[in-house]
Amino acid sequence: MQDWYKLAREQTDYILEAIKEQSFIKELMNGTLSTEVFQFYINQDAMYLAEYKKVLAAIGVKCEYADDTQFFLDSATGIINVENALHQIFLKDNQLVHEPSPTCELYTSYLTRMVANHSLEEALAAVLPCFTIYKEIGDYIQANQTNKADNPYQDWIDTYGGEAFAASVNNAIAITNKYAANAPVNVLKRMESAFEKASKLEWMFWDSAYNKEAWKI
Ligand SMILES: Cc1ncc(CO)c(N)n1
Repeated sequence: MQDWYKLAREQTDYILEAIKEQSFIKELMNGTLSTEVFQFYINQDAMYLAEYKKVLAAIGVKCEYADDTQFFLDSATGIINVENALHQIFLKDNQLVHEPSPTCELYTSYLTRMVANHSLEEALAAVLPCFTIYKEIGDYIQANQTNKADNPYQDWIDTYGGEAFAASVNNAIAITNKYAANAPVNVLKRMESAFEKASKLEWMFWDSAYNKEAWKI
């Protein structure tokens, strides 16, 4: 499989299209998303990223090539900087909650399970949508918005639509493709499922933020 990502991207196009239709994304783009919803999102995302960076570090440790290990460890530490910057802009300490929502818990637990109990190939496929979907949505918003000068969420948009993130996303795709190139068919199938599952979880994460998802009990 030479360009595994191309296939995975095509198979999950319906999810990306659905994300573009989400109220969260539409209102983020036109700047009307309520501060309360965005704060809920950033707060949950802080808890998500705290686990996600550990997942990236664990993947880095499992990689065979030094450059790939370096990339994932750099990405893990890079997240700490992004977190601090975005949270300083958007999150006030006194508004922090410390309990992950059901969807946040589901997503971080899923990724942690993939890296702990499954093959490196599957774990790579499971984390890839975190890179590619944010990149696509960042680019999509930048290309379609008409309010760059006065969108209150522009810093967030530019974090994921920017050049630095693009380089990182391309690297993550290239590494995943490299492992896929040597993987047998059964592993490729598992990778496709993991990529699709994680893509759905990205949709769910924005949906859960928009609805300020709570535990049922
Ligand atoms: C839920 C989620 N997925 C991906 C990213 C991008 O790193 C993020 N900040 N949050």
